[in-house]
Amino acid sequence: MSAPDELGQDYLEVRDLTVDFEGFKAVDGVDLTLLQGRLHFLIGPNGAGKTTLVDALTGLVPATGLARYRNRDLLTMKPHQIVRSGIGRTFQTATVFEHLSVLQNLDIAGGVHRKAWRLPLARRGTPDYVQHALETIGLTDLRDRPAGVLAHGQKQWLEIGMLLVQDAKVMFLDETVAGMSHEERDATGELLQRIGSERTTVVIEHDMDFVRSFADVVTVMHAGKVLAEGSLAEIQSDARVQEVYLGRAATAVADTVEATYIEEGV
Ligand SMILES: Nc1ncnc2c1ncn2[C@@H]1O[C@H](COP(=O)(O)OP(=O)(O)OP(=O)(O)O)[C@@H](O)[C@H]1O
Repeated sequence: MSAPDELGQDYLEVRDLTVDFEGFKAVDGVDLTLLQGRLHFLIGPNGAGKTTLVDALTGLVPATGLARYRNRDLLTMKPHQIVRSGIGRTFQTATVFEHLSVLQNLDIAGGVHRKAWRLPLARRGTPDYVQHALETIGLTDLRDRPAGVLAHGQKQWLEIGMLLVQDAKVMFLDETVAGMSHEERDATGELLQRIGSERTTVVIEHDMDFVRSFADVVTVMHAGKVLAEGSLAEIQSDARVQEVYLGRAATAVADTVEATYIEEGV
């Protein structure tokens, strides 16, 4: 297989990534190659290390190993440098400014790439890239409403819009569809497919219906390590994955395994 850059694709290469919390390895020697244009899903039981992995790649916790993006190692960079290099993320809890309008939230997020003296210029009108983001996330009609009145799903879409105006080329989304209705969840998946062709998208997710509908590649983490990677069908048939999830009656991935197998295993 050709190297990712020979294909003209953007990618993030993670090698031997380790996060050590005073002797406890929350992330333990993780290798990942994340390619532009694919929806990567990161799944695994609670405590598997998914969020810590993303924390490490966005500069929020120190890590060892390598995270190469456009010939720079993210692990050597500060969080604001990582954002400016095109890496963006959302958090499990929406982090929009509730008292500011949708438009103001986007304007502030877009300020990441503007010099301080140019910030006031944005108030003279809606910049094209903000308008475009509003349309993409479907919130044009709500642009002047305070973000606090948005429905749960709409807040998550606003957060995705904030990544768009930051021009994030790599997007990490942490449990974006948690608490969404079926309609919101499907709309979110379709949004990610639309914007994902030009980006590298990694979604941490427990909602297996969502994974089943939209994942191109699934990585299963367990105890800080990558347990398996592949299509959902490949993951489902992996004996180690079944072993980790079976017996955890309430966990999400159990329902990805054939029903008969679940009945026998639990
Ligand atoms: N700052 C920290 N110091 C010590 N241990 C931590 C710290 N942050 C996370 N951990 C531990 O690291 C492990 C991985 O946690 P993490 O939140 O990354 O898991 P996760 O896979 O994202 O789980 P969930 O699906 O519940 O969000 C857990 O055992 C957690 O308690």
